[in-house]
Amino acid sequence: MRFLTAGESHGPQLTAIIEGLPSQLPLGKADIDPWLRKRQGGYGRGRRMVIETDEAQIMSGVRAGRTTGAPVTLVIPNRDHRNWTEIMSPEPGGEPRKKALTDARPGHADLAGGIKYRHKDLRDVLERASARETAARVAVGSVALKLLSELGVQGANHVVSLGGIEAAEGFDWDRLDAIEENDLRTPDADAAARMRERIDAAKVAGDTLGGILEVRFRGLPVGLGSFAHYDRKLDGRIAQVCMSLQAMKGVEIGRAFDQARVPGSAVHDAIAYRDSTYVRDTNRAGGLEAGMTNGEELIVRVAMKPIATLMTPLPTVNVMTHEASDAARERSDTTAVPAAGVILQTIIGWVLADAMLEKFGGDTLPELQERVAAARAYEQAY
Ligand SMILES: Cc1cc2nc3c(=O)[nH]c(=O)nc-3n(C[C@H](O)[C@H](O)[C@H](O)COP(=O)(O)O)c2cc1C
Ligand SMILES: C=C(O[C@@H]1CC(C(=O)O)=C[C@@H](OP(=O)(O)O)[C@H]1O)C(=O)O
Repeated sequence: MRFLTAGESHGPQLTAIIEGLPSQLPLGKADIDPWLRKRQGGYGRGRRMVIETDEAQIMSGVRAGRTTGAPVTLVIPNRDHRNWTEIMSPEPGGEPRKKALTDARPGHADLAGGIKYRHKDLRDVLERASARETAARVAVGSVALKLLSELGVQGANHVVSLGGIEAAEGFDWDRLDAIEENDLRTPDADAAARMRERIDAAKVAGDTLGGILEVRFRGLPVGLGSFAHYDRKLDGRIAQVCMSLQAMKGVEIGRAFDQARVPGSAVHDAIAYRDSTYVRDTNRAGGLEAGMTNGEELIVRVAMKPIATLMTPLPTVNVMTHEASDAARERSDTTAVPAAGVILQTIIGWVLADAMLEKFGGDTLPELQERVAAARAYEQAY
């Protein structure tokens, strides 16, 4: 499978085309829109999320509630575009345009992107670098999650740390509701309250916050990905999509950074054979060994940097005058850590769905389901 997205933050719409989905996958807006809504949520987001009510229009590849095997096109309109029609117009003229950005913001694409593509109005960089693009990736990823659910795979995401406040350990698949009910996406209500206070304080100070997200998947068959070649290794492929998400600066499988500090005997998961099946009493590897799923739960943690646009701005340089100035202040989130978990789950879901199709193939969902069932039977008999 492959996909492309296009669209600017304040342009008319975001567009995604997915190619290679099997036919006969039940699919409708009800599988996509709840993920778009979740991505908009979370305490600490800015006013843009009040303007947008993201919804996907399915423009191709689905008929009567099922994929046909043709490319699936998804469109998400930008409601805010109506306030930006002249600023974003593709027609020439009107320069310098309103909202031109020339005070490069540290931590953004502005300066390197301006030099690379030879723009002096850094809005030409900002508009596509913006995490608005993630709405398209979430729409695509939600389709992947639907495919995974038809194959018996379930995912979850939660916030483990925000602004330096740690949530209590103890993820529980039976308590997913507690994550959804909470606008910090952590089941630890006490930590959520303290995170909220810290976000409020950061906002008052004109500052921003980052955090750490965890994404889990269970029900994955053994052997997705491969040890045989670098670009087939699933850990590498997962890390790539995580790192490609705006503001993500670190990825670990399991607790890699803690494990790097202790001996191997405290890290690797012993193998046993009980009740006619292979078992591990621990899952410190986070479900991946040598670039392949090993049948245990997949556990990925990702570090998100604090939002780069600061209302109390850092010093910068104006790219027109070369004079010292304050970084531009765009409308902005104080934190987007809870939203990032939603995005990470969907985009990791894409990698897993793609790996499923690669291993099992099939033009149709029923063929894929039969082959996954056969592989699970082989796992049991091995
Ligand atoms: C859901 C989400 C929302 C974001 N919102 C903002 C924002 O409002 N303001 C901002 O400066 N950065 C925001 N970012 C992060 C920037 O897009 C990102 O830091 C920037 O494009 C530079 O890329 P890099 O951090 O990956 O190097 C957001 C990121 C995500 C994932
Ligand atoms: C639009 C979204 O996030 C945006 C991501 C973003 C950035 O710099 O990445 C900056 C802000 O853009 P704006 O100035 O239009 O408010 C966020 O709101 C979104 O998540 O849908």
